[in-house]
Amino acid sequence: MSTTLPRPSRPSNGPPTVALPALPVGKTRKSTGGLSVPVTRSTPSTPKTGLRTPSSTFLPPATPAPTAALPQPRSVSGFNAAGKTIRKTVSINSFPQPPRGEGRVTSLPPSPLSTGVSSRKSRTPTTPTYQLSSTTPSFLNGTGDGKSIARLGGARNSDGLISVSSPPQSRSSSAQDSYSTSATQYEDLVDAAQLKLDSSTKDKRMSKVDGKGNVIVSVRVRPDAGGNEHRTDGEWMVDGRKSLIAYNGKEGGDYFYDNVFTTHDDNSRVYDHIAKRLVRRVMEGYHGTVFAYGMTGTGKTFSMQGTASSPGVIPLAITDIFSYIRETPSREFLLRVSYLEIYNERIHDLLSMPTGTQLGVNQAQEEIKLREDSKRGVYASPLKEEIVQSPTQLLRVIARGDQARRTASTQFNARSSRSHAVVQIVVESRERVPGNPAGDSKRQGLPPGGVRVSTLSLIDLAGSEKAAESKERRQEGSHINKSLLTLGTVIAKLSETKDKDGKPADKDGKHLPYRDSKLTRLLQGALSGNSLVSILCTIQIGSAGSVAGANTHTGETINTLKFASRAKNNIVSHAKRAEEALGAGGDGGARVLLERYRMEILELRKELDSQAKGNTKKDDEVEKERDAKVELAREKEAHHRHEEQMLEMQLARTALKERIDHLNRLILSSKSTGVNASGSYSSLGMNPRYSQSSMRSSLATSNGGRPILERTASMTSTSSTIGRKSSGHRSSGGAETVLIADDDDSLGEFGDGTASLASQNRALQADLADKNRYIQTLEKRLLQARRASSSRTSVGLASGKGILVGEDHSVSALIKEKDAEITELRARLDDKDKMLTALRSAARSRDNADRVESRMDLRASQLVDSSHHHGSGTASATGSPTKSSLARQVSHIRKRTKSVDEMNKMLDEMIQDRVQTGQIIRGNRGSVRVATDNREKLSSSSEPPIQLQLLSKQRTSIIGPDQQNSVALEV
Ligand SMILES: Nc1ncnc2c1ncn2[C@@H]1O[C@H](COP(=O)(O)OP(=O)(O)OP(=O)(O)O)[C@@H](O)[C@H]1O
Repeated sequence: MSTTLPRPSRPSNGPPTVALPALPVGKTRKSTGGLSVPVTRSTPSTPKTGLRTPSSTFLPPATPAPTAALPQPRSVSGFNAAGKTIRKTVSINSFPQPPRGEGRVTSLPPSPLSTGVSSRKSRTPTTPTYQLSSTTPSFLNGTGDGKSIARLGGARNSDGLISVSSPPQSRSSSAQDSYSTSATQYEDLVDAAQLKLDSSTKDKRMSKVDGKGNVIVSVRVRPDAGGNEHRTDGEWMVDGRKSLIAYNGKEGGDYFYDNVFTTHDDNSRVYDHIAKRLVRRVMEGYHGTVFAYGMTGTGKTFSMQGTASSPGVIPLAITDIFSYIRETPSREFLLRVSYLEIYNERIHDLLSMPTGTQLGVNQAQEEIKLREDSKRGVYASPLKEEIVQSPTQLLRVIARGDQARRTASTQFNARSSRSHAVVQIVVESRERVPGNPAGDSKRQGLPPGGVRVSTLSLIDLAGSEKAAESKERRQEGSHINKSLLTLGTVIAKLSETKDKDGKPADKDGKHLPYRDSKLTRLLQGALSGNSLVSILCTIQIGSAGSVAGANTHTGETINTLKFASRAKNNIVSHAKRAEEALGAGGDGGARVLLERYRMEILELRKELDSQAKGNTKKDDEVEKERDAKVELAREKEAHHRHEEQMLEMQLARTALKERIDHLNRLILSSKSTGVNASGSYSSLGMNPRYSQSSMRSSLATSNGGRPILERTASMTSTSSTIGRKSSGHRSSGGAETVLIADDDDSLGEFGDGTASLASQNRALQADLADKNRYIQTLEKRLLQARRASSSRTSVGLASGKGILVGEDHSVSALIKEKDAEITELRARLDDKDKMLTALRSAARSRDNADRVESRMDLRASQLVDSSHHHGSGTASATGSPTKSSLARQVSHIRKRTKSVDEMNKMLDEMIQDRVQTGQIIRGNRGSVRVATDNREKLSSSSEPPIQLQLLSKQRTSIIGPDQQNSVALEV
């Protein structure tokens, strides 16, 4: 047997896809028991002259032209006269494609499967004389949803599912140009006039259906290998149009079938007439069985599988299955396929076996048993089922099974199938309408209605064989023959009789021997009426080159024809559309994958949704967490910035506070110095008043207010800048007393000169140290501020948020301000240093002057005392030249002191002038410094700074210019 898998190909104007027409019921010929007795042949035309043919021109040419008289040539694909599409060409290669609705495609690309179909179709007659058969209803228009109509006007139901009842046996008796098989004729028996039949009429009619229309029996004649088919012994006549095979010899007679295919009919035509509509019905929910029966080598496998150039029933059925799916968008389908063989009465799973298994090599495989289920009927288990999604995939699966099938060479077939092979395609389908509001919770989201499960069984039986050479062949043959015999027996005994249990029984009420063979057991459902059945019997009418061969063939052929007749007459099908299964149980349960998968999909979707929700929640949480982190970081950064700002402010405040404290301390010191009776001195330059007195007060110490200088009455004027050492002797002049009283506010005017200077020195040094500390503090804080600023700037840069320009400006402004302040302080310090130096120098000069003065006083007093001591007469008499000279000296000194006061006054005035002219600046702390503008001028000019001038003048005024050198020397 050839296992070549035909390439998927379909004619461009392939078989019609309209509803399967009603299968023809048995002809009106009589059946004589189990044997189909040929009807009386009225016109055996050419008896005993070889194969009889209706006429020499009876057999149609290979590609006959369409008859012009045909009103609706079947070769015309596309739209019929009524404008309805009637045919659609399908190619395996075209799968999968989106559904195209009900319309028929007329311009599909040519397919390799199209070979010969065109010619075949063109010669299909559509004799308009066919009428609706009211007596031979068919299942396909009875229990199905087809409409029982006859072709009167050529109209066709728009849904394409119209089928008509089986034609009467008295269909066109004209042999001329009559090449139609019964099925072919029905295809065109679609008549709008019959649409008048209302459904009730149809139902009544269909209630009488005997179910025979659900069984199609066809006979195919294989061409003789020797090419001498036309010159057989003349006992045979094959009339394809009449579906007649007439044998003129012994046990001769006319055999009518639903279809008779001559040697010229190809596989496509055979498929169209024996299986096409059955396949469609299977897709609609009916069980269907097609099997090929016949002697070995007569073309069973050729018909079922075909070749690459001429695909057989199986590949064409697969094509149509997917075509139907494509054209039915309202339903969803699931296909699963199994492939088994019955070899020597054992069942083997061809999809579980390794490919290339040789005959006789037993593969270890779990024994497959036949089981029976109320819903599934008889089925093999365990059996591998593969889910297929495309025709190519399905063909591949079947090809794999073919490879595993046992074949061997026999007398009549070099590659003979030694087993019965059963391809089962299970079709699950369900409405695609979404939503199920009233459904139970478990089925929420599932479409309404259940899953429809139907099975298409495509069976290639092993060939019966009379003679076998080898023991192995004989053993195989005996099993094959036994099973075929049982099949024949069962079919022969089939009747509508039921036993007491309601099971099919023979006419005598006995059980049918289904269990006598695995084959009949497996076919039980189909044979007992649950399935649409199409039987293709293959014969070969030829001598095969030898008389013995011819005799063998004749005997086998007659046996086959008798088998076919029995099948036609006895098998009654009451096939019904499979119930739609819901939930668990039988076919409606675990085996209904569509339901199971849908449920699983729903479950998974729910899971996915919940996961997605969970993920969304998690995402939200993560996002919130991230936001919180970002916010926290921002807050931290802001906090950090705030802290820095606070620190800076704190620094600034601290600096200011210190400064304020310092100023306050100074002010208090100054005031306390001014009001303090103890006459304590403050440091220089802190008195806001820069008058002469302020100059004096600026000399106040800052050492805790401890009285450094004892204020005493002084002989010098109150305007003395620096408190000079009191002579320790109180002056006795009233004016001096006033002066002293007035000088309460003045600073140490008459304090101890030496102590005063030392105190001043200490005060100045303390002040200097104070300033230095202050400067250090400021510098430290400035450094800190700079660091903070730079770190913040770098943070700002690192975080990519830009440089904080505004803050930098403020910081730089602050820095500048601090710098300016430092500069100012330094300048002030410089001034003070200089003043200190000047004061020291002045102090030394004054000390010298004091010493000189005290010496002179001493001398003067000594002189006065001595003059008094020597007698007044002497002194007065002589006029005492010494006394008078001393008096002159004292008066001279006093004059000089007076002139110093005047100088001081002048100096004050001068300073005041300078302040007014802006040459010097009087600071807040009472200091005096040269204006910045003038500083350069001053430094560049030869004129000494004002303070130096002042001190220089003071010194000059105190000791006189002429004594400077000597004073300096004394120091
Ligand atoms: N109608 C036909 N046209 C052309 N060749 C055919 C036809 N029928 C059969 N053959 C050829 O005859 C040979 C035998 O056919 P096939 O193997 O199909 O017979 P079979 O009935 O399956 O035999 P077996 O029962 O032994 O398996 C094959 O080479 C096949 O190509």
